[in-house]
Amino acid sequence: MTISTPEQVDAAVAEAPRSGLARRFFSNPLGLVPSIVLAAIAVLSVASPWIAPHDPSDTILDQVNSAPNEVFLLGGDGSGRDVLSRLLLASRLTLIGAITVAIVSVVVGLVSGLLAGYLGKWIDSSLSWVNNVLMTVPSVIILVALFSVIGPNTVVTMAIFGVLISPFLFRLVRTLVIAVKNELYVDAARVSGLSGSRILGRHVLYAVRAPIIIIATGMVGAGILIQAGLEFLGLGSPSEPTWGGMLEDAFLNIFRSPLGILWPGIAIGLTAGCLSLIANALRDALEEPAPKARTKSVRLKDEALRRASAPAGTAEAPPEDALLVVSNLRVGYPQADGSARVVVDGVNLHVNKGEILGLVGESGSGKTQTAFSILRLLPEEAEFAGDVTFEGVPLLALSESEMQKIRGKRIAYIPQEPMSNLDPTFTIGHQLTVPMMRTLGLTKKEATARAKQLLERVGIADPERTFRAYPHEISGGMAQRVLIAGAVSCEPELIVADEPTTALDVTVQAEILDLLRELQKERGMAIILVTHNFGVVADLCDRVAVMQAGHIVETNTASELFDRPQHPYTRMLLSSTLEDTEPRKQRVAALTEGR
Ligand SMILES: Nc1ncnc2c1ncn2[C@@H]1O[C@H](COP(=O)(O)OP(=O)(O)OP(=O)(O)O)[C@@H](O)[C@H]1O
Repeated sequence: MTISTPEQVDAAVAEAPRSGLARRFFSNPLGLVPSIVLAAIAVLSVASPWIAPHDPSDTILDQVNSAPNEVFLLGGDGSGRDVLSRLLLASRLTLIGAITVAIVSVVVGLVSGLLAGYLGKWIDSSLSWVNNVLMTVPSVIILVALFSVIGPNTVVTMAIFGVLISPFLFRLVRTLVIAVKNELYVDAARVSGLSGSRILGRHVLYAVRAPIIIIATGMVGAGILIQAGLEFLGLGSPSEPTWGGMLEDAFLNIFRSPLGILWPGIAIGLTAGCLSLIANALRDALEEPAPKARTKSVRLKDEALRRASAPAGTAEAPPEDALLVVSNLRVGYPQADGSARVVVDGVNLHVNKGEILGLVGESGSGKTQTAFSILRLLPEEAEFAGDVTFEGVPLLALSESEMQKIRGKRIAYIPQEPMSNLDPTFTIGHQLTVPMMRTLGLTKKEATARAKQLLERVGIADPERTFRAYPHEISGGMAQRVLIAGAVSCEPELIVADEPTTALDVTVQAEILDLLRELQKERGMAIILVTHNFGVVADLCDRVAVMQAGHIVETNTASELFDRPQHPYTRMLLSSTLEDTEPRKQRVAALTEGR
């Protein structure tokens, strides 16, 4: 079957199995094997009253410190009781203690951390103070001291231990929540009228769940070890068998029955070790990037993307000396539910040397994905097919290191959000000079001089001060000028500018567009200008490609496109742009009249 449309791609991959957290976790042997072992221990502990071969309290005098034999399969302890039966029964108390530690520490640490991080102010100060005090308390000594008050009560002892170790979770949750609560999507939830508890539960808790699960699993392991340690010190229940108590008994008889210490040791080590491995596997599964089903990706790449659909719209044949030729480009994303989504579907375009090509279309039409394919900056999970040829070099076939030699030097990029594309920890000067030193082999002195010249050229009033400034010390318009200076610094032949003026106010937008036009003329560079704004196209572009739903529906010279738009979608976009913005309308009218 030839797969050529997004629907067929969906159908082709629909049978692929789900790729979720559980699948990632259990596909890791270090998650699967300890889970099976732990599940077996849990089943044995629940079933222990029925499967234990002997009463754990029955003593047989000739089995005192006996080696494994047909009556007592793992031998007898110092009082002549069956080690196997006691081991099985003891697992119940151990698991009850472990579950108690997990519940108490998670509830106390999680709730207090969420409240302190999210509500802040005096709640944060008071909860932080309490947790700081708890962290200074030596938990084992407290538990030993409390033994005289509460006696050998595993549940109460482990609940107190849960409270004593909850500050580890509190600190983690508080820090994570403080980071997450300032995210824009949390603000959006707030302004949409969601209650604080709903935002905490749905947005904040969800975002911080991974480290919480991992730490909680580790705490259960710590609980088992502490419980065994206390029992080993004689602070366990004398009426019930415990692993720590068995360890103590075996230790007292180590010279008479050296093997005795092995069984409770294995039980404690195995359970704590399994929990530790599960925590690691959980971390790996939770931190793995967006779900990616391997079989599905191969299918998508080989069958669907390679057999791209016939391009829609008017694709003109590229001239032989075109700088960049994009042929039949397709980009798709495997979805978690097994389907696949093709977001760029058979795109054909070319850019001539020294030409400005506008790539226009409404939001989500695939402009950025097309631009990122040219730069090979698509996310890891993206699948792509087709050809992108830059001066005869097939970019999609290059290795990442080969691409690095082209990116920045021969094809530069100007992003949409200038501020978030500058690293706040380095000065502007550092961020401009380092790429020039690397790419052009300049010395620091040469790169510094060149950076200052470029800052002056892009219209920055005080290049010396800006060179030394950090990104937060300059305005958005200046930051975009800095990024333009960086983009042209290595004399690229092509610049991909992704909505370079969207984040700026109207007057700055016009200045930046003027600057781009001047630099392009001065240096003879080609530009792919990604925009949804026909006014910007009218201001700058020689030719325009119009994108709709992943397809190029029309490509034409700017004047032809404004005079005689062919495709209904272009006409619709054009009319809405001209109606929307009067100044742009005048500019476009002036431009088209002049042609
Ligand atoms: N990492 C991703 N995984 C899945 N889908 C994605 C991913 N990145 C982008 N898309 C989808 O690809 C489609 C095209 O996105 P693209 O960013 O290219 O649109 P655009 O035309 O540049 O829009 P805008 O003008 O809003 O930036 C969108 O529907 C988007 O949801």
